[in-house]
Amino acid sequence: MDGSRKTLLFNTLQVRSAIGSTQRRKLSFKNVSNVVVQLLHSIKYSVEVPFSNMNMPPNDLNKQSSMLKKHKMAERFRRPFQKRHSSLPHQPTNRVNKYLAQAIDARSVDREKSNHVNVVSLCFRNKEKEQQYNCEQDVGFSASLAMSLLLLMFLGGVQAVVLPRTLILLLLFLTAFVWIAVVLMLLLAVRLRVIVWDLSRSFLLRLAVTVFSVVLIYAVAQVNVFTCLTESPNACSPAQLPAPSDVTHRACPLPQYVVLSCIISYLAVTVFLRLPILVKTLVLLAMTTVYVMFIYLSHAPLFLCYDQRMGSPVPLQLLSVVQIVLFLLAVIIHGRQMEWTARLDFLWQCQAIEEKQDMEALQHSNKRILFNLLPAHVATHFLDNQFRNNMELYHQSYARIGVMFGSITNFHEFYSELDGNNQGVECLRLLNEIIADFDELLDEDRFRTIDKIKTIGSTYMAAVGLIPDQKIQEDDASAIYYMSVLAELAFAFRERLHSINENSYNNFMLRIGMNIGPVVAGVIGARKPQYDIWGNTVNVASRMDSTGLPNHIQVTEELYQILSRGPYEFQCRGKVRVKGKGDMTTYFLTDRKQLTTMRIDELSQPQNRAMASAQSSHSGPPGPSVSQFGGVATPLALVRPGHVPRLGSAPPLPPLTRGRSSPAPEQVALRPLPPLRELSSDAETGRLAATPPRVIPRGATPPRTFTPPRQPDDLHRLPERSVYTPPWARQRPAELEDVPPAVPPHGPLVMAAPRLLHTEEAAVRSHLRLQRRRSEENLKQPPSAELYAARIASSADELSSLNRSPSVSSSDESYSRTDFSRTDA
Ligand SMILES: Nc1ncnc2c1ncn2[C@@H]1O[C@H](COP(=O)(O)OP(=O)(O)OP(=O)(O)O)[C@@H](O)[C@H]1O
Repeated sequence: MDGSRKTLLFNTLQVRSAIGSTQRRKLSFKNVSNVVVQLLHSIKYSVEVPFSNMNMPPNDLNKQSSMLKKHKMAERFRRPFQKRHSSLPHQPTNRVNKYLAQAIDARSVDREKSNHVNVVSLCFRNKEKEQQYNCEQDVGFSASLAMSLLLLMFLGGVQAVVLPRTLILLLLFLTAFVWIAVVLMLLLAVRLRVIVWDLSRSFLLRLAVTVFSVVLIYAVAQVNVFTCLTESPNACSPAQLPAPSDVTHRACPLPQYVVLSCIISYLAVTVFLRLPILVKTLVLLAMTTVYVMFIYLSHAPLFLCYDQRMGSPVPLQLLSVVQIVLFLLAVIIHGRQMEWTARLDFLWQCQAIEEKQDMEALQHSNKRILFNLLPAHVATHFLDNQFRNNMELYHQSYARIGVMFGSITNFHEFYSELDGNNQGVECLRLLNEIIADFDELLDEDRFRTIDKIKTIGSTYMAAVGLIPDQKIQEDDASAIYYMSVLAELAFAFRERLHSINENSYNNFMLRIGMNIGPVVAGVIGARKPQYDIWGNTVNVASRMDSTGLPNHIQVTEELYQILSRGPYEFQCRGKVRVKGKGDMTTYFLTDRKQLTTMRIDELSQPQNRAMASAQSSHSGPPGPSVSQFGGVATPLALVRPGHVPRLGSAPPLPPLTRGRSSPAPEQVALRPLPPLRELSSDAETGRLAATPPRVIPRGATPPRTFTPPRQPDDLHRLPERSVYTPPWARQRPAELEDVPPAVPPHGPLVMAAPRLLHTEEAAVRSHLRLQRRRSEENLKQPPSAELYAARIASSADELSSLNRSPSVSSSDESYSRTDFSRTDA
């Protein structure tokens, strides 16, 4: 469908905007329905609530709010003097009526006719549209044929009773009857799905069948003109009326019946409503011409004789022609009217389809925006209730939620507003890349229970357990599962940022704080509404972040109690002074626990045992086991192996006992779990993966020297990620070109990766630096073991410096999240 058609059709449909704007807008079903919706809103809602204005275009929103303000002000002054009905013109019903009247007026048939069709032929000016119209199925074709069959039978009856009964009449009648009946039966067979070939689908076939049927009916109607016995003029006097016994079956004593038969055959043309008016006119003109020629040339004596007998003042010949011509005109006018109606219907149908598609596309994009703005269940709430109950503030209390704040502590060092980086835009671009990468992680199936809440500057806030059917239940298994998901997200963030650092030669550090507890969630604001969570749990989670250390994940004691029963390793940090809370004992979540290093009592926990037995029953070649999340078995899989979590049915965990003595002579087959620490060597990965499961007697201490490979899946994925390189040389660009100083700006990583410092490589990279953008290029090299080792060493250094650093919370911390120029590390 071409764009110009819509313009052509609705150019004329200009009416004033729904809320009194002087701007003229196109009037369409969509606009009218929008107006009605707005008016309904204005009746129902007196206060503004989130998403009550979802259907309005932004322009209208501004206009409406200014209109409302003016109206309220005016009302305030006028109210005492006004009567109740003085605001009649502003009543919604009147406005609706006004717009409906305008819509009806604007849809003037005449105007649209001249715009879209040729006035003579009634064909669409647009050839494509004409073709579309012709190809459209004629749903009334069978009915038209049935009507023509009825007319034929009526004609046959008249002929048989009044006019000459001849063999040729009988033959013609039978031919016409059989023909129409057969076509009708074919159409019926298509309806009954006996045959699939539908002749009414083809325009040309339909045309041929119609014309042939009309011709046959006309022949039946006119055959009498040929077969009538013409009398001699002498025998036409009134005195010499033939005796009834002398009248043969070929006599035509009343020529009016011939005229009436002709008129009935015209009716056969009118019943075919979708026959193009051009064809119709041609057929009718041909029929009239033939008929007039017969009357005047061939059978004139018949009419003259009748005139003489009856003594008619006006010759019947002339009268018949006038009647026939008048009827011809009536049929043509009727045909044109019918055709124009059908074509207009077709136009409106096209318009409706187009507008429906537009509306669906708009609705789809609105939904997409809404679902990006809000968690899915909240967006669904607003979509479901937008016209019913959205007066209420949306809020939801949760007994247990896991909250995570993750800050890039040194982003402020990176951020600078220079001409070289487009006044900081390039820095923001990189931050956007990082946040987008974190968002991308949330798309993974294993993190589907986590909701992003927002970002505050370079801080990422997320929570687990907000989705109604995936809430954290009272039981420990549920809490362990969901908090493990959050912990895995923290690790994933860390790995992502590490990868970004490698590719952009930065040294961003991530500091994460996590907590668990009750929160209240809700949506606030009438404009740009925001979903957020509030409560002490959130405050403490934020404090866990702000009082934490770069490259560390700090958790509260409560969360430690939960997660330490899962496959994670912790280190107690000690007392941390937290503003508003006093001294809090906090823990660093340092790593994933490996099965080889797990105690027997941990292994005997139901979820871990299931994991172990699943591993031992693994009959294929030893290799990385595939978890329910589609990747290599992770501690998450270990927490809840084998099935999608239905938390109510989770097996209860044994009480939290950290004792090491449970010496049952049970043997557990183990496969080493991938820890957070990585090895980059594929060869080593393969070798270790090929190590058969070892059987360790219960109670024995597993060897700790063995370092299993990191998730090979992730290792292979990392290099495929896009490369992050600031497009300008941020620090000492000249030095980066030099041989020894071609050093990324982070100390430990540089020291651990001397092979990056070659001249050619540095030159190539400094060249690439000007070009690379997200997704433009993949890094083909896996991260080197040295880099990881350096990172771990750096973490260890930070950890050892822990006791030296005063950990006092500051309220300045929260400001530094949005003000990159401030230092918060
Ligand atoms: N919904 C939230 N979104 C983002 N940050 C939050 C949210 N709720 C609390 N915080 C953060 O948690 C921190 C602790 O909040 P709390 O109310 O305990 O102290 P505060 O005195 O208001 O904070 P500050 O002294 O840092 O301004 C604050 O820095 C605050 O920014």
